[in-house]
Amino acid sequence: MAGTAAAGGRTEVAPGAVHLPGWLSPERQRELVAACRAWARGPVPMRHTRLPGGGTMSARTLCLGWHWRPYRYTRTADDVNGARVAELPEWLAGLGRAAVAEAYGEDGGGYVPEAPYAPDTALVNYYGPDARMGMHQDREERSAAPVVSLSLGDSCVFRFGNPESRGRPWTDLELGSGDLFVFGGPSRLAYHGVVRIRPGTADPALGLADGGRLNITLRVTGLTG
Ligand SMILES: O=C(O)CCC(=O)C(=O)O
Ligand SMILES: [Fe+2]
Repeated sequence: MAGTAAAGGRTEVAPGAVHLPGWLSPERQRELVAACRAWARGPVPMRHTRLPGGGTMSARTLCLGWHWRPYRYTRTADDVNGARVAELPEWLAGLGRAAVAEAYGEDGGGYVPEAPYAPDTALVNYYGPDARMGMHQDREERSAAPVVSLSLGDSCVFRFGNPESRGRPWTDLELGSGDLFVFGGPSRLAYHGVVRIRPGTADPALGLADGGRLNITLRVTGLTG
């Protein structure tokens, strides 16, 4: 996929969990920020997701392909405005395929059960300076295919743990703008979260007028309909 640049090496944080710093070129990052801005206009706006306990998430989220809310996927955003979410564009699915190939090798390293990797949903999270995300598993998907995470804007401290519990062992790492993080295989159900944002670390040229951090995760839901 054109526009990607392996700038900063590759670290395997846990088995099947790979961090590639600076994977997205600055131009590709700007394109993704512009795309997020367009998606945020609708048909379903970006919103603070309501949690079953009555609270709301501090990050704001929008979905493509399938709408996620705690704790299931639907085609329509029934907890927002009832509209059907926008399609996941093929170019974004293609970027996900390139990401998996880069992280694991062309054959998916045994971590992609249904090759080629074909994500059918994207969750876009926007974090203001005080937003964070508690330790959780991504487990509403019925596929064991990896999750692809792309970060834009402000850096954050990302905590990547283990599949057994929210507790230690975990690794804290910095996810900066353009970084790719892929987790699959034995790490597919590892707990993870965003501990803190580092406000003001984004390059202003990225086009995030009010700063903040964007994260796009691509997933295979394993759902039909
Ligand atoms: O913002 C991130 O880096 C992680 C987002 C995440 O874990 C999620 O959307 O499930
Ligand atoms: Fe997650």
